[in-house]
Amino acid sequence: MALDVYTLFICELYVLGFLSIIMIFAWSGAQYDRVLGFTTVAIIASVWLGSLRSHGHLFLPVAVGNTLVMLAYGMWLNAFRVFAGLRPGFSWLFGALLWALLCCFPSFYHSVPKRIMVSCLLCISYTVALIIMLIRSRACLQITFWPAQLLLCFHLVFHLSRMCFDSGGSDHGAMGHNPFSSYVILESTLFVIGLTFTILAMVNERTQIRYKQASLRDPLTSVWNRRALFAQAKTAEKKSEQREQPLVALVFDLDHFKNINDRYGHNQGDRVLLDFCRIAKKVLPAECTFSRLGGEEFAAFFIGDMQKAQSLCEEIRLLAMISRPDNIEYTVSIGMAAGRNHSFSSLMMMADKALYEAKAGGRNRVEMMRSAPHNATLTSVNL
Ligand SMILES: Nc1nc2c(ncn2[C@@H]2O[C@H](COP(=O)(O)OP(=O)(O)OP(=O)(O)O)[C@@H](O)[C@H]2O)c(=O)[nH]1
Repeated sequence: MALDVYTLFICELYVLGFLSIIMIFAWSGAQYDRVLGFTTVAIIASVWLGSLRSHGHLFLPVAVGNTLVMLAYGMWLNAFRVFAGLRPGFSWLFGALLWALLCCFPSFYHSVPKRIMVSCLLCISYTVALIIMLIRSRACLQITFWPAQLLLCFHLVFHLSRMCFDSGGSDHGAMGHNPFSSYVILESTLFVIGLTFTILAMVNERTQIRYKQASLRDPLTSVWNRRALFAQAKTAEKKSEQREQPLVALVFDLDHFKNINDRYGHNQGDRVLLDFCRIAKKVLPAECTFSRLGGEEFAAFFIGDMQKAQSLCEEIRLLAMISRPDNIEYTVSIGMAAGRNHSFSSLMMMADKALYEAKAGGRNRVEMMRSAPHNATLTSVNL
C-alpha cells in the first residue's frame, strides 16, 4: 500500500489540531483535571511536531521536532503518573534533555540510523513506563484497562519493528526521503488519537467509579449508607440460603441523641456518631456490612451464629457506654433479628421491633427477636 507522505502531513495536522481544541474544552470542563491538562500539553506539542515535519531542513525536524516528541511522551507519562496517584517528578524531562544533548554531537546529528535507534529506544522506554503506570492504576480501571494496554503494546511492537526494519534512507531531516516515514507518521497520528481517547475514557471511568462509591457511602462517617446496605443484603440473602445459616440483622440507635446535640452542639454530636462507628467497625467481623441508616440510626447484617451476634452486640453496647469522645457520655440501644428463609427487609422490621422494645425497656440494652423456623411468629429474648 503506497501512502502519500504529504497527504498524511495535512491529515495529521488537521486531526491533531482539532483534537487539541477538543482537549482544551475537555480539560476546562473537567475542572482543570491534571491528567487531562498533561494530555492537552502533549497533543499541542504533537501538533507543533507535525508542523515541523517539512522537507529538506535538518535542524527543525531533527533537533526541535524530536525534542518535542520526547516532551509529549513526558507529558503523557505525567498524565499516567498523576492518574496512578504519583507526583509528576522529573522523569518527563529525561527524553527531551537527552535528545537535545545528543544533537550537539555531529556524529549523532548527521547519522540517520543512530537517530532512529535512539528515538526508538526512547519511545520504547516511555511506552514501557506508561504500561507500568497503567498496571499501577489497575484497581480503578475495570473497563478501560485492556484497550489501553492493547494500544500501548501495539505502539511498543511498532517501535521494536522499526528498530529492526527502518534503515533510515538519506541524511535529510525530512521524513519524505525515508521509505518507513509514511508508516511512522500514520502510526504516530493513530497513536495520539487512540491515546487521547483512552485517557478521556480512563478519566471518565474513574469519575464514574468515584460518584458510584460516593452514592453508596455516608458522607459524615464514610460507612455504607442505606442504599448500599439493602443492595449488599440481596447477595447475603442468597448466601444464607445456600449455606443454610441464619442471616442476622442488627439495628443500632444512640440514646437521647437529641439531648447530646442540644447540650454540646451539633459538631460534638457528629464526634459521637464518628466514635460509635469506630467502635462498631472495630467489633463487628470483616464480613459484616455496617451502615448508617440516617441520623443516629445504624444497621448491620452478617451470616452467622446467633450466640456470636449477641456477644458482639453486648460488646458494642459496653464499649459505647465507657467511651468518652470529647468527655461526652452516650449509650446505644440495639435490636437484633435472625432467621433463615427470611428476606432482609422482614428481618430489619423484626430488628426494628426489638429496638423499640429496647427503648421501651429503658435504653442502653440489646433486645432480640427470634423467628420460628417456618413461620413469622416472634419471640422476644431479653439478653
Ligand atoms: N450531630 C448530628 N445530629 C444529627 C444528625 N442527623 C440527625 N441528627 C439529630 O439526631 C437527633 C435524633 O433525635 P431523636 O430522633 O429525637 O432521637 P433521640 O433523641 O436519640 O431519642 P431516642 O432515640 O428515643 O433515644 C435529632 O436531634 C437530629 O437533629 C447528624 O448528622 N449529626
